[in-house]
Amino acid sequence: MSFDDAPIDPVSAERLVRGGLELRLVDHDDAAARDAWLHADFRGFHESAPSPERLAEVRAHAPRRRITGVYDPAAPLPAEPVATAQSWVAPLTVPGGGTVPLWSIASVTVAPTHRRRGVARAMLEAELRTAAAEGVPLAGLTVSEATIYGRYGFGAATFADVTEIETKRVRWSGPDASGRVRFVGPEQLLPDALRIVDAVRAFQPGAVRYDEVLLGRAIGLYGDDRAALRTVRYDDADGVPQGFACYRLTPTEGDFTKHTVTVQHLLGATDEADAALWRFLLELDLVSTVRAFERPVDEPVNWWIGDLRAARRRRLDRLWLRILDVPAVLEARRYAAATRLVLEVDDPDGFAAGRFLLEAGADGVGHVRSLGDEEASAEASVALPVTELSAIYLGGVSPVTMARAGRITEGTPGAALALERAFAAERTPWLVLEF
Ligand SMILES: CC(=O)SCCNC(=O)CCNC(=O)[C@H](O)C(C)(C)COP(=O)(O)OP(=O)(O)OC[C@H]1O[C@@H](n2cnc3c(N)ncnc32)[C@H](O)[C@@H]1OP(=O)(O)O
Repeated sequence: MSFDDAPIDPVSAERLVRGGLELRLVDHDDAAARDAWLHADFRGFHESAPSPERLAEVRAHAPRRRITGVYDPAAPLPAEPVATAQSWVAPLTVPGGGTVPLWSIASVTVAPTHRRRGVARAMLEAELRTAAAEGVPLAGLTVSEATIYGRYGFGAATFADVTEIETKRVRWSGPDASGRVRFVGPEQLLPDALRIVDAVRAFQPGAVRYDEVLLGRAIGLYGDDRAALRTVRYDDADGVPQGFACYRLTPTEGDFTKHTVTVQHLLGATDEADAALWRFLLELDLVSTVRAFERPVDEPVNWWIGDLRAARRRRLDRLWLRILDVPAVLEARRYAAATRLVLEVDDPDGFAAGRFLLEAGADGVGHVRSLGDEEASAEASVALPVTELSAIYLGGVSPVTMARAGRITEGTPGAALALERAFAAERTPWLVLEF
């Protein structure tokens, strides 16, 4: 189903009109309107103005999205929006391997000339109301600053590490892979990379479907990275591609033996593929540091390098989620322990507010029933804002820690621990590829 043309939210449109501004959909096929929108988007993130060639390249390789802009008819450049956003719906893998449609939001910018007068709030609220009106139960985004989105009910649900390894200290102690690592061109890699990403997505909670255009950009098929990126593929003993890595090398001035490898992506459908690719990168000659971005927080590499302190990791929040429909998202995932719990959810914007009885059996299947205001329940209960429920939803944030932090209130002693046991995921959630 396509949501690209879902109508503009009338509440936000009306609020912006009162400030002399217009909220509009941008037609994907209107090149001039999209170029003007891209100019605003680039400026919003402090990037240089895109050249005509860059605009043509981005237009040619951009997935179809629901693009919105806020326009100021009184501005000297009225065709260029003063605020931008884009959204699309993609499946998010949840614990147990099922998926939930995710209203994914990106490119939220407001021009410095129009900031702090409620334009971003109007756009974000419009996105959430539109998603809910279209029946999409969950919204998600990655953030530029961790202070912006909590006020709209988003909570950080997945994390990733920037990992830096001193290669001169590494003594490989991981598995000896039975397959081969090979150099491949990005054109050759793309179909295999798509299969590998999909294979990982099937078992990895927190993964969001990544379309072909974005994956092509990620592996250097087009975009600025093309010349600098090296791409390798891991083929298992039967010759089946099971993983890939994309990296670039930077020399250290004055010492040719100390290049830094920056790993853009390293993704294996099997642990053996991950191990083989890590080993390949860590054993490159003339290299002293391997720095890898967006790594899963529970990957085994620390136990493959023979010296735990050769690796330094810095953790960052990645996917922020915002639940819009509590029963729909809770019933889509599986539970690690049988449970009967009442969740009292506070949501100032109304979408997710209510009291919900969650019952999960030993088979992991959950059933959710909304309780009436007066309906008594003898079950253990927790009270929590929608931000916290969204944060713990994938099992990557501890309800016990949230209770200790005062963000979740136990109605019954031990209820946070029961929630933690039920919400545990088979793997720590990981977004896999950032959007
Ligand atoms: C999913 C994504 O795309 S993430 C990318 C976000 N975009 C950027 O970082 C680009 C640079 N920044 C911007 O373009 C703008 O400053 C934005 C989009 C972050 C905010 O736009 P504005 O129109 O100024 O925000 P608006 O006036 O609607 O403020 C809404 C609320 O957010 C708060 N807020 C706005 N910007 C920030 C910020 N950078 N940090 C913390 N709080 C903020 C405001 O104080 C206000 O709070 P309140 O409603 O609780 O009083």
